Amino acid sequence: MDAIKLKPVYALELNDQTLANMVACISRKFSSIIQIGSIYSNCREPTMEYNKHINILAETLFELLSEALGLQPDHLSSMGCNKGCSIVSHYYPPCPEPELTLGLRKHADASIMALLLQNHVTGLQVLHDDQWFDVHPARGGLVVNIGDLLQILSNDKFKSVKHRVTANRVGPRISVVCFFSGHADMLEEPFGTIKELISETNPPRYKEFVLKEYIDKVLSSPIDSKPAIDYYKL
Ligand SMILES: O=C(O)CCC(=O)C(=O)O
Ligand SMILES: [Fe+2]
Repeated sequence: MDAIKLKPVYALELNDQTLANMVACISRKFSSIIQIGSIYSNCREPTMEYNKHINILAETLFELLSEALGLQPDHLSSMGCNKGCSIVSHYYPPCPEPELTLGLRKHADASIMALLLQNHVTGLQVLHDDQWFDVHPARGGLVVNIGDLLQILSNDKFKSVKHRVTANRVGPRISVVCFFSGHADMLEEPFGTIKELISETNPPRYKEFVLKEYIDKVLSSPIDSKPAIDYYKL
């Protein structure tokens, strides 16, 4: 498998200043959803430009993920998985007593895939074998997170990863996450494991459901409640 070239994203020079511009408008909040139509003018252009490049990268990643599942390279994109990108930006201020709290609680992303950009402040951790590991920022690097919906599509071949963000004495920590939740046309359609992946020896591990129902569950569930994916496990 060829190495993925992140050059187009590098070309944007997403340095701390650009990142800071992107989130300047929400700096008084811990977390906010940027809606392209309503982004403040100081971060509208970098956000739109970033979104363009991230969509190109996502297409390549979905090709590689399709191939890894033994499918045609365009399988996931032709289903619409590379669509429905929403950008969420987080601003974690420095915290005087980080041992008493968290930046973001433990969770797995409910989406199909998330591409995460972080500034130079460490804080993101992933859970592996019951242990938390730091995901140290790499300049120009993005973190690719498999979401619960891709776990379902792949019948657990790909596993979503549990992660959290610690609070930090230094800061601010800034991250920009692009979540892919699929084309709007997928919302009313039955959703479940890709048929080609199901066989007698690999029966489905999830029941089919309507994606809109799942998303409503995700959006309306209180923090720390059962993750939406758990309702569909067989
Ligand atoms: O800020 C981060 O690095 C993680 C953000 C995150 O996990 C999320 O928005 O789902
Ligand atoms: Fe997340």
